[in-house]
Amino acid sequence: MSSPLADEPVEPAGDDAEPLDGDECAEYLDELGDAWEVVDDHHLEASYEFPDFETALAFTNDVGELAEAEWHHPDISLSWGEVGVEMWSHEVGGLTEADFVMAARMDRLYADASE
Ligand SMILES: C[C@H](O)[C@H](O)[C@H]1CNC2=NC(N)=NC(=O)C2=N1
Repeated sequence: MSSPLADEPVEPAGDDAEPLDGDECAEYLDELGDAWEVVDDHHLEASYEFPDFETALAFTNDVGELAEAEWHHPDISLSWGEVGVEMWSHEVGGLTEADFVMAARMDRLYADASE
């Protein structure tokens, strides 16, 4: 079951937005799957596992399409059987709600790919 957070819009933070603090990050993190962790209260990191390279590549492409559609982009690493993701709001210099919504959308993509 993916998080209702995935149904939220991915909204760019305002020009004067401040990054989320540790407590706010912890609250949002509770709504994400086990793949995710908050690092240094600055960015999200996840590792998704796959049976082979082909399925990992397909997920990578799905995440890329999501990022382009929402204009909010992760760093993605692709290996045999694994996709690593790092996510933060570059223009804010830390985490915003948009990052957690994107992470929840990736959890939903992963759940769909694992069916
Ligand atoms: C230049 C471009 O509009 C910016 O880089 C956009 C696009 N993608 C982005 N992705 C992320 N993760 N953070 C941003 O601040 C961001 N801003």
